Amino acid sequence: MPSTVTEMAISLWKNLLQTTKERLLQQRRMSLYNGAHGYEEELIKKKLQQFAGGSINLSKEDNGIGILTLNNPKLMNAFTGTMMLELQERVTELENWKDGKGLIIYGAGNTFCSGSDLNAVKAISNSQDGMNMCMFMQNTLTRLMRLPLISVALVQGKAVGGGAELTTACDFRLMTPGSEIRFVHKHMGLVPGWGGAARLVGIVGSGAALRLLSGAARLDPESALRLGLSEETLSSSDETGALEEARAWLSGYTEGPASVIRAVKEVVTAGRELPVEAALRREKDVFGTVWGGPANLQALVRRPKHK
Ligand SMILES: CCC(=O)SCCNC(=O)CCNC(=O)[C@H](O)C(C)(C)COP(=O)(O)OP(=O)(O)OC[C@H]1O[C@@H](n2cnc3c(N)ncnc32)[C@H](O)[C@@H]1OP(=O)(O)O
Repeated sequence: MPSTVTEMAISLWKNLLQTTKERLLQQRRMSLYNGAHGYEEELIKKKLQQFAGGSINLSKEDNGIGILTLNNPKLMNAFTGTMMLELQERVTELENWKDGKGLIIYGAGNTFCSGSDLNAVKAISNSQDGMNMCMFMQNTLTRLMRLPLISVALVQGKAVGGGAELTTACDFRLMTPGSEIRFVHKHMGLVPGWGGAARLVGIVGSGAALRLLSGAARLDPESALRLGLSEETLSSSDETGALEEARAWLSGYTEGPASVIRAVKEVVTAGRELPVEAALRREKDVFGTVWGGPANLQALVRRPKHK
């Protein structure tokens, strides 16, 4: 039990901080869709379970960078039903990773992802299953985007359809020579449904997004760079070299204490998603988690000059 007024104030402050951190975590995990939207999660999970194959693997490195691998190279890393389910599980794992600072998503076998597995798509081509799958993937990719990790899609080979959409759920895209991003949905008689259109507009603006979706244009690294869809064209095309380059690129932004890097991502997510007043309030809450924290106090002692 705290005895002095100072101890009571500190204890109160710690409780408040803990409550704020828990509230921030809840806000990140909040799903877009629930039963009130006609979303039947258990039903779609059972359906997706029937279309097995491939995997989504996660390794967490000591430097705070997670590597998420889309692993179904026989089908150009197309998303089977079980891969959609595994993606949700890996996102939950990442939400609980307190030391994480960055994330690289890439595809096995030198290619990114060819969207949803067309065999599964054919089997769930009725409207109830389609809507449920769409809401399932939007929920998962929104949670992925809101992770307090700086995320990068490493695009080798092809990112097609849902694969192109997945790249937009990352903060940044890096492309290797000869790779391409292509929203082919129009040729499938579709529009993006995994949140790719809304996010694409946010990244490249509505005019460019309209051109990319209505033209189903093939975007090479140079065009993607010009549009601001890609940050950089890497020099390596092979998996090991490209991953090494992506790690080096990302470490330029993830160096430093996890609490601060995660807070940076939180305030940017707020600015990206919320109306300005709500974003300012969220920024205030996040600021409260770092102000007077260990990194802040150490910096005050060091008094670094930012020349
Ligand atoms: C969210 C909604 C969506 O995602 S709609 C978009 C769905 N995706 C597609 O329509 C992509 C269809 N695939 C393709 O256009 C080509 O396979 C792409 C990705 C361009 C790759 O071409 P290429 O490098 O020549 O390889 P390939 O065609 O020989 O493919 C190798 C094997 O993989 C298969 N594959 C590829 N993509 C998928 C997919 N999405 N679903 C199921 N299977 C797929 C190919 O059929 C091929 O298999 P196989 O060797 O013929 O048995």
